[in-house]
Amino acid sequence: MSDARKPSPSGAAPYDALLLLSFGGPEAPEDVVPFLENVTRGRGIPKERLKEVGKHYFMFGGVSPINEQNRELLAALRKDFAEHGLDLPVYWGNRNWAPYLVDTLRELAADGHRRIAVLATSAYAGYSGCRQYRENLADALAVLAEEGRPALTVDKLRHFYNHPGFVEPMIDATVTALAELPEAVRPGARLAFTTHSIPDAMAETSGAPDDPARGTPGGAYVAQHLEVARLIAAAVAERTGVADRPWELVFQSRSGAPHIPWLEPDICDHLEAQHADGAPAVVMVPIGFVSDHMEVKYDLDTEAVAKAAELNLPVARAATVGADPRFTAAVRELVLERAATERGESVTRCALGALGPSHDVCAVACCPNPRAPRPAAAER
Ligand SMILES: CC1=C(CCC(=O)O)c2cc3nc(cc4[nH]c(cc5[nH]c(cc1n2)c(C)c5CCC(=O)O)c(CCC(=O)O)c4C)C(CCC(=O)O)=C3C
Ligand SMILES: [Fe+2]
Repeated sequence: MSDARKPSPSGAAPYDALLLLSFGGPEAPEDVVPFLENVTRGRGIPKERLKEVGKHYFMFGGVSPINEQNRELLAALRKDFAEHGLDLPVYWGNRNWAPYLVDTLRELAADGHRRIAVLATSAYAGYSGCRQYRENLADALAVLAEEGRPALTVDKLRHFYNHPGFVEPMIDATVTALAELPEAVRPGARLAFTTHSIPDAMAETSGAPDDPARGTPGGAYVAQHLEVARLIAAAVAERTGVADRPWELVFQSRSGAPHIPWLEPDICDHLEAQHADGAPAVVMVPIGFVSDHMEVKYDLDTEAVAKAAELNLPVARAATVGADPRFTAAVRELVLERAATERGESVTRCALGALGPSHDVCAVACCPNPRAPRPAAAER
């Protein structure tokens, strides 16, 4: 156990552990309904939509790939840390399914850890991808306090959307996906960068209060995705020698009531429009997700691929980052960077593009809860 006041030789002080915090998903048919209830409690998702989403999970035997992918990431992080002399235990907890966040925090406390760095498996700003994770941390910490357990401090690592360890594997993946297309359509193939649709209102308020994109259509959520899309498109242009390949940011997995505006266009509508516009092929690049979980396996690989087949439009899908060694190295760098910052040392904060590295600590007014304000951890 490390002493929080004494810089550890590994450079992780003041941190005692890293918590990998993810969404969670069902692992058996009988998990599906309770999982969906956990996710949608108090969120006004239409019953019809829930039935539909349940079907997606049942199509895959009631098993979401997300937990297995997190187990792989966990193993890869432990290996990376060990290989680089970073003596920091890595734990894993989920917001919506076992291993539940609250159980992992109990375990961290029981193991004697007190100050925890948190990596959320969500790269961008926004209520769903940031504050909601921090609200769930606050809820779980409150349970521990009620149980009279030792107090933990949790520090969420900054958004990593523009970190080279996140972007570079996606550049390779896009080039690889292009190569999967028939040669004749490759040079004219267009790129569709996809991410989770969210309500327009949630997008607009996403980001820090002083973020220049905040309050503009799409807010920081869209601005950050556009930045990643631009970075990938530019690198792919260089790698393939096709300078003017059209690309667009599009959305998927919409779940709200039809009368509430969510970010558009939807990937399937986009494929139709591209087909009508004479596009010879489309590569779908799921920049909004860190692994090939259900949103990728169903909404892209099943639904969008079926739409493309109906249109006779060749498509390929780029892999997500998953446990790529460049990503695990980025996580290590983010931990070390934040640890040094917390010790008052100056650090280099790696980021590609023009937006710069994201803030370490979210403001109380960051990415507000669209329903009602609730306590959230890791903010000031
Ligand atoms: C921005 C964003 C991310 C990316 C950031 C991140 O990764 O966190 C994300 C990830 C994920 N979303 C997931 C699953 C679901 N999301 C839902 C519903 C919603 N998502 C939203 C947003 C996001 N979601 C929103 C605004 C809603 C509406 C309800 C609400 O306001 O909360 C629903 C309800 C049913 C439905 O889809 O309608 C489910 C089942 C899974 C697990 C997949 C698996 O099992 O493999 C993952 C990784
Ligand atoms: Fe979601």
